[in-house]
Amino acid sequence: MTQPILIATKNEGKVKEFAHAFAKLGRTVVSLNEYPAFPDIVEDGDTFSANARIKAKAAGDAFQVPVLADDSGLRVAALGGAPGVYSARYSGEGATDASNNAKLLEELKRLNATDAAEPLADGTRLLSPAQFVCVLALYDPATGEFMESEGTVDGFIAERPRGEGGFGYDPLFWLPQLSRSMAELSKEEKQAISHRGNALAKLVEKLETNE
Ligand SMILES: O=P(O)(O)OP(=O)(O)OP(=O)(O)OC[C@H]1O[C@@H](n2cnc3c(O)ncnc32)[C@H](O)[C@@H]1O
Ligand SMILES: [Mg+2]
Repeated sequence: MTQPILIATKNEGKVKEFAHAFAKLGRTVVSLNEYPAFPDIVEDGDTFSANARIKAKAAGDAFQVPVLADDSGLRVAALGGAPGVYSARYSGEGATDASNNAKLLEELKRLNATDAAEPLADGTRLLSPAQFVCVLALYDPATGEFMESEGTVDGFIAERPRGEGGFGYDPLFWLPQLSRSMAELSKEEKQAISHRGNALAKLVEKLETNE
């Protein structure tokens, strides 16, 4: 039987998305949540790429198996690209998805940010263009080599949350092309358009062409 793919994450939202994506390729995944004794990885890189590599290498060197890691975040135009690589700890120590979303709306309201785009049908205003970014790093401890890919998706930050799906900033991320928030998409729909889905498709293609 093929081994599960080890993903160097503690984020259950990511784990569910990877489990869904890899199931279609006939593979299962396992995350660091199955290894509670494994120490927290310090993500002190300046870029998504650096942090993805730090996570993949920490777990790969410890477990001596190839490891996939995901570093991702939200770039908001009206905030000069923040929170970017700091997306997970935007609202400080002990940040949660809820506190990060609250902080994002607070900051945009403090700046009186508003976008020229048409409000939604229910009157909800769009506050700023934004982009989700995901960098995937696959590390093989046997060779010390990394394979990397990046995916993005463009949208807007809406002034109030919508939808129950996804995780993180998804309820505030409006997709004008679908007229829905990221949290209103099924796993399948999110994978088809998301930063993570795009990055994964690129990585799989690279692996297949053995680049
Ligand atoms: O480092 P790991 O253990 O993988 O888990 P994490 O949640 O800390 O993940 P990151 O360091 O990559 O930080 C990503 C941040 O961006 C948010 N984020 C990433 N992908 C997202 C997505 O698909 N939808 C909504 N928010 C997302 C997420 O909620 C975090 O706040
Ligand atoms: Mg993290």
